[in-house]
Amino acid sequence: GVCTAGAIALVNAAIGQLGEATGNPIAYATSFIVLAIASLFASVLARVLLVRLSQDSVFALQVQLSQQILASDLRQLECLGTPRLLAGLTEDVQAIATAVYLLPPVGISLAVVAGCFAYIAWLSGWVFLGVMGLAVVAGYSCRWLLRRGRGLLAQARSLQDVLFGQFAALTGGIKELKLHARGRTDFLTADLRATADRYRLLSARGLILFATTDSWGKSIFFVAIGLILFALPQAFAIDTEAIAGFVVTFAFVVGPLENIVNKLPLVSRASVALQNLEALKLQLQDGAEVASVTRAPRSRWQTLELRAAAYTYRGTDGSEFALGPIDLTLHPGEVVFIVGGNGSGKSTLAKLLLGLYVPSAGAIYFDGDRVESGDRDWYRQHFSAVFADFYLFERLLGFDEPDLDARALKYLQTLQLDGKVQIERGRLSTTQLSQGQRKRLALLVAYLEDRPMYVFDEWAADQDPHFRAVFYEQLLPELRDRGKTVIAISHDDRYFHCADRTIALDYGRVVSDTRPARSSACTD
Ligand SMILES: Nc1ncnc2c1ncn2[C@@H]1O[C@H](COP(=O)(O)OP(=O)(O)OP(=O)(O)O)[C@@H](O)[C@H]1O
Repeated sequence: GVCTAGAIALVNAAIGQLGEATGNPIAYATSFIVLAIASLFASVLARVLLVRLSQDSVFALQVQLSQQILASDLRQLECLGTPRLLAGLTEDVQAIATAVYLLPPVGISLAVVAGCFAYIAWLSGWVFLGVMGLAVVAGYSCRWLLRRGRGLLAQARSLQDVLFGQFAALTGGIKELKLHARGRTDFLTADLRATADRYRLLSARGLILFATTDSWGKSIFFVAIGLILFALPQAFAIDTEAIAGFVVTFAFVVGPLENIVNKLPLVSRASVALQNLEALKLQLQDGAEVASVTRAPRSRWQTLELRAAAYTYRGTDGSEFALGPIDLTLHPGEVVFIVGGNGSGKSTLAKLLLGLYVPSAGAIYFDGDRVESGDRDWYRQHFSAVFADFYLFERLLGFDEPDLDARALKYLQTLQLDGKVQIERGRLSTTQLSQGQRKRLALLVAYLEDRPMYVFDEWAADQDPHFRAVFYEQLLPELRDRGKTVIAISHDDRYFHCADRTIALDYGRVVSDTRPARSSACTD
């Protein structure tokens, strides 16, 4: 900016000296070259520094947000919902990235404008004051338009969360939509198109307001040039050189000003995105847990107790589901089945036991010690689980043993997957398998983790009769014999006799806790 203002001053002075005998064109030319080179270096340096800054901040934002999601309470994440989190991680971060990336040219333009204004002030304090007066008028009138535009962009952004949910329904429900032509049309018109249309409308209205601001700002600018060209010479005795200087400066400042104004919608969008991210971060912080495992998990334990532990889901529509209060003590080396009808609270109880949900009343005691919020992450490290909606990572995460592939191969053979999947340096050759096979792979990961307690949520539901029998009659007893505690949620009443203990739930309450005599079919 300083270099550019200097160049304009030099050009003005050089024009004034043209044809004069006392002029020194070589000195002007040399100064001009020096200024041009300095301007080139300054602008390259500024861009390099600002691009680095912008990319560093995007990187930091993505990593920080991911860490916060990982450290947040599961229930808080469930309530926020995947679409909101995904929209934050992609749309908001991208909007900020775009604006931050554009900041270098805007920064340079601002510096040029400041430099030009400084030059005007040097030429004439009065003209500078006049220009500032006009700038204040322009600023206030544009502010109103910008605020409205920003409000519309904020409304459009909140629709993006809804759109993300509908995109998820589109990809997740593609099979159903393909089968159902009327349903497909209904979904497309009443849901997706309607939301996308409303988003388009709000965005367009916001952007039109920004465009109006741009044109309005420019017309004020023309007023300024007109005043200087026509009114100023009438009011004050100003020489032609100074007027030429003002006009050249104004003409020069149009480009950078336009650059700043053109970027306003993007900056506004980024500011809306930033507000969204801040709100998301605050909500994540609300549910933040102490996510650090400072001590090694216990290899031996005696008791795990739920003492009057309860958990309540509260829906936004006022509905409620209450689990508990439940009193329960688990010991090492027992196979416990949790049974009950759909919606009786089995999975909720499992999440409570796993430390994924925090009891809303009562507490969990591990070897007599109450599990507090600071211990919860450590406590969870005692469990391996295969959830009903399990997720299979393509890599075995967190293992550093050199014999991992050999150990994994052994379990691949046990689970009859060795013909389908290879594991090389902890990476699965494929996860594109049948649902039952994928669940067996999830079980393999749990086996490799070799933790003291296992939780299986309807693991056998997707297995063929042969593997179902293998699971209940061979795999579970093997785990018990290795001293593991297995908590299996099951609807397979054919195999209830394989449990050491059966806990039945109904409407969130334990209705029975029995220890049936174990059948010989289930002992190895
Ligand atoms: N994410 C959730 N948000 C709000 N309420 C929930 C949520 N998950 C479950 N519930 C409520 O909790 C109740 C118990 O659900 P849970 O998943 O624990 O049942 P379940 O016994 O495992 O059922 P199923 O045999 O069908 O898997 C449900 O009836 C439902 O009302």
